[in-house]
Amino acid sequence: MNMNNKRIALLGLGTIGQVVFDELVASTNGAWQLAWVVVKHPERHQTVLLPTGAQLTTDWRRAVEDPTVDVVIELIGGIGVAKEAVTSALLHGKQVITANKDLVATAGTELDRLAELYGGALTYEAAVAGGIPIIRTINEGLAPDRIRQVSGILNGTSNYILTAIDQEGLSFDAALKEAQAKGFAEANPTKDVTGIDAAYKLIILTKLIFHRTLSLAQLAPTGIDHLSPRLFAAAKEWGLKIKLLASTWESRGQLNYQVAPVALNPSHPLYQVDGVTNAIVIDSDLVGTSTYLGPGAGGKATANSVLADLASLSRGEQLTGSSACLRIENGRPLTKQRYLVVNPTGLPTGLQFSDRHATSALTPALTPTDLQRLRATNPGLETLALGE
Ligand SMILES: NC(=O)C1=CN([C@@H]2O[C@H](COP(=O)(O)OP(=O)(O)OC[C@H]3O[C@@H](n4cnc5c(N)ncnc54)[C@H](OP(=O)(O)O)[C@@H]3O)[C@@H](O)[C@H]2O)C=CC1
Ligand SMILES: N[C@@H](CC=O)C(=O)O
Repeated sequence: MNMNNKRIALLGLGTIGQVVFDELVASTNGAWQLAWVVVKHPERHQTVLLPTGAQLTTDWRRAVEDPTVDVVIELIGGIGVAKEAVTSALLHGKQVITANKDLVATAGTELDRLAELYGGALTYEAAVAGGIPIIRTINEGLAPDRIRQVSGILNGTSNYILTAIDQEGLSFDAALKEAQAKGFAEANPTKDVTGIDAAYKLIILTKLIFHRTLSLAQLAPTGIDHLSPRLFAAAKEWGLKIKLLASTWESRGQLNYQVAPVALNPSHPLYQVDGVTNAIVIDSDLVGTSTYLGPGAGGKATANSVLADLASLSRGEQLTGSSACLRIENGRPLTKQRYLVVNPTGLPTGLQFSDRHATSALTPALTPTDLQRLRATNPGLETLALGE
């Protein structure tokens, strides 16, 4: 394989692929050469100016199986075609760069194995938190450390929607449309608003840090799509901000995990993280608490992560490996927690509230059983855990 002038097949010319294409074409360092661009609808790309020697096709096999291609950059998304193309590339010993969290979260282990077996590579900095170099940080910067907890805002679309509702009074649908127009949302935005996208990213981080592969079913994420305008209004009234948090943490040898919306107090470290910004807080033995913040979606920021992987491959760096491994048994989260509760018909009954407004209140710390009991006595009660 030629390490100095890599030939690239670029799969996808959408939000991310277009920026990667532009940067590759503008690049003058001579370290790579664009050989193929693969799209689904060539009629949408009639004005694209291909560099000398590059070809446009709808047939990913021609590009991926071209023996002169060294690197496949997969920016199609989803599992179907993307998985077939990445698998084929790895079986041909190619180096693969992807931004596809769905694929890495659900098939990362088998794809890593193929990379190892056939002498290729699989890198995916762009798959978690868009422009934040969090995978490098975990694999390299924190490699000697022992990470106990990772927690963050991992979906830019959800955070954009939550901020637009809170600060601009937009409806959920109008805010989602804006996020789609800006290129933040997935082709199927259901994954963004139901917590699946954040869960995929948490699965990737959990595997890197704790060497455990969680499934989507285990995580059972809760998204932001079911939150009512009444709940948003109550959160605002209490000075709280609703954020979709994804967390994995180790406690007494057990691994806990959760993807769910939480109402944050102003004192919470992620309270100020608004819009498409993502943030990840890591607690580790040597560094203590460190926070990583930046754009979690969008063409330019995410393309930078893709190109950073390409630069690393060109330098011949080995990008796999992860930080110190904990031996962990499965565990379930949650002991006692406070909640914001909103009742359509006045204050909920069955509890004494010292913090209360007309139809909403902040509970004292409740066990899951206490919460269940409160819900049973107050049909229609909406609850959201407090992040303090
Ligand atoms: N958007 C974002 O902010 C972020 C996205 N990602 C991930 O990056 C990846 C790409 O996302 P994004 O750029 O937004 O996606 P887009 O939907 O904007 O682009 C997808 C591209 O793939 C092409 N494509 C789709 N199906 C096929 C097919 N069967 N054969 C060939 N080409 C195909 C499309 O072709 P055509 O143009 O002809 O329709 C299009 O160019 C996804 O995995 C996404 O999750 C990661 C981080 C941030
Ligand atoms: N749809 C995703 C894109 C980046 O991963 C998001 O909104 O975070």
